[in-house]
Amino acid sequence: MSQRFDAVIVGAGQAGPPLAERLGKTGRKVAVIERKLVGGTCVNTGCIPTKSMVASAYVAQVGRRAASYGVRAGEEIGVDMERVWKRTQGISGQSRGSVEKWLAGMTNVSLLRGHATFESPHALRVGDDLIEAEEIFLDVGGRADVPAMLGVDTVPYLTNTGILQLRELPKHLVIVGASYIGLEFGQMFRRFGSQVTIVERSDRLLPHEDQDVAAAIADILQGEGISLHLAAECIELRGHAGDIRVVAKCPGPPREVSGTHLLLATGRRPNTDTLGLEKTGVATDKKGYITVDDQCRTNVPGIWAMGDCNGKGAFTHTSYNDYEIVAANLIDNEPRRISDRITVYGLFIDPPLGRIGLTEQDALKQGYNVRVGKRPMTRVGRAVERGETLGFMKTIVDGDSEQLLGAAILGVNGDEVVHTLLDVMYAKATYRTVTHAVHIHPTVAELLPTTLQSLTAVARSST
Ligand SMILES: Cc1cc2nc3c(=O)[nH]c(=O)nc-3n(C[C@H](O)[C@H](O)[C@H](O)COP(=O)(O)OP(=O)(O)OC[C@H]3O[C@@H](n4cnc5c(N)ncnc54)[C@H](O)[C@@H]3O)c2cc1C
Ligand SMILES: NC(=O)c1ccc[n+]([C@@H]2O[C@H](COP(=O)([O-])OP(=O)(O)OC[C@H]3O[C@@H](n4cnc5c(N)ncnc54)[C@H](O)[C@@H]3O)[C@@H](O)[C@H]2O)c1
Repeated sequence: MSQRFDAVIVGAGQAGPPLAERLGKTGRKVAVIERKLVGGTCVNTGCIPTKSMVASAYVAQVGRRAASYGVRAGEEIGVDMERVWKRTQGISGQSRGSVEKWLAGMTNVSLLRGHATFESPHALRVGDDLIEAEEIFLDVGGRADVPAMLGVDTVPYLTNTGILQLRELPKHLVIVGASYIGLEFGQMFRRFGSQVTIVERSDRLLPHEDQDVAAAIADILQGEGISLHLAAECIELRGHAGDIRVVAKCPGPPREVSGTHLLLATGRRPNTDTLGLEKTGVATDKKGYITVDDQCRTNVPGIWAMGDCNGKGAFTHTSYNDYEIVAANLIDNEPRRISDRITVYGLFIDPPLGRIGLTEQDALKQGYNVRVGKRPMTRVGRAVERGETLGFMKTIVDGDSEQLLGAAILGVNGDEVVHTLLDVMYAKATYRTVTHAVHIHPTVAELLPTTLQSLTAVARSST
C-alpha cells in the first residue's frame, strides 16, 4: 500500500517526537516511523537506564561509608541485581510509556512501526508499505560499534544493550574501552560488588580531557579498586562464557587479563548502513555519518538528518537541540545554528564530571591567552559537609576578552553546578559576572567566584 504524508520522520529517539509535534501543529500530515522501541537509545538502552543504575550504585557506596557519617547501617552492604534490574526497567519503561502516550496524542501525527529504507529520495519502504513525503527527517541514531578484534566472533561479549539485562552480578567484569560507557558501567559494577578491569588502547584515560582531569578520574576509579590497563592495543579475545581473556598483543609483550564477563565499550556507529541512502544521493562521511549543514540539512533538498546520525553530537541534548534548530529554521523563521552550540556534557561517574566549552589543552592549542582558576573540592565547604571531597573545579578564561572559555567540574554536583558557567558563556558575558554574583551558602556553586578570582596565566608548554 502506498501512503502520502507531508513529512516523515524516521526514528522516535530524541529529535523525532518533538519535531513531529511541531510539524503536526503546522497542519502537516506527519508520519513517525520506528522499528523498535519508542524513545530510542537514551530511554531504552542509554541515559535513563544507566543513570538509574548509577543511582543504585551510589546508594550502595554511601551505605558502605555510613559509619563515617555516624550512621549504623547494620549488616554488610549487598546488592540484589534482580531488584536493581527491576527498578531500572521500571524507570525506563515509564519513560518509554510517556513518549508513546505523547506521540499518540499529537495532532496530525501517525506512528508507523517497522524498519524504513529509502526507495527514492522521497519514498521509503516500511514492510509492504511505500511511504512518500516531500520532507523527510532522519533521526536514526546509532548503535555499539564492535571492532573487528580477533576472537570477537566466538567469544561472548556484552554491549550497552546486553549489560542492562544482567540479573546476576558478574564475578569479574572486563571492559574494553575507557570512555563514557566503560567508566560509567565500570564504576557502577564495582560498587555493585564485581571485580572490574578496564582495558583501554590510549595511554591515558579520556585523552580529549585535560591531563589533570583524566588523572583525577583514574585515581578515583583505582581508589575504589578498579584495575586500569592502558596502552593496550592489538586486542585478541579468547576463552568462553564465564572464562574470558582479553589479550593486548602490542605495544610490547602480550598482556592478558581474564574475567567472567566482557563489555565492549569501544564507541558507536550510525544506523545509516541499512537505510538505503544510496538510492537518495545523501552524502555521508567515511564512518557513515550523514553530512549536514549548520541547519541539519543534507545535500539532498527536502532531507534533514538530526541527532547522533549526523555526527555533530553524540548526546541526548545535542540530538534535542538539532530538533530545535530544524524547527526554528523551518517553522519559526529563526536562524538557529549547530555552530552556535557550546560543547557540554557530563560523565556520570561519582563524583560526576561536568564539562563545558574548551579544555585547557584545546584553549592553548587555539592560541588563547589562557588563564586557569582551580580549587580542590576539599576546599569547598558543602563537599566537606557531605563527606564527598574528591575532585576539583577548574575554570578556563581568555585573559584578553575576560570571557569564559570552558570549565571542568569534577566533584559533588559538578554536573549541575557547571551550568552556572554555561549560561554566562551563552550570554557572552565576562567571568566577572560570576565573581560579582552572590551565590547561596552553603553550595558548591558559591565557590565558583572564588575559583575565578584565583585565575593564573598558563604557559603553552604546561600541558
Ligand atoms: C549506555 C549509554 C549511555 C548514555 N548516556 C547518556 C547520558 O547520560 N547523557 C547523554 O546526553 N547522552 C547519553 N547517551 C547518548 C544518547 O543516548 C544518544 O546521544 C541519544 O539517544 C541520541 O538520540 P537520537 O535521537 O539521535 O538517536 P536514538 O536515540 O538512537 O534514536 C534513533 C531511533 O531510530 C530508530 N531507527 C533507526 N533506524 C531506523 C530505521 N531505518 N527505521 C525505523 N527506525 C529506525 C531506532 O530504533 C531508534 O529508536 C548514552 C548512550 C549510551 C549508549
Ligand atoms: N555521560 C554521557 O553523556 C554518556 C554516557 C554513555 C555514552 N554516551 C555516548 O555514547 C557514545 C559512546 O561512548 P563510548 O564510551 O562507547 O565510546 P567513545 O567513542 O567515547 O570511547 C571509546 C573508547 O574505547 C577505546 N577503544 C576503541 N577501540 C578500542 C580497541 N580496539 N581496543 C581498546 N580500546 C578501544 C577508545 O580509545 C575510547 O577510549 C559517546 O560518544 C557518548 O556520546 C554518553
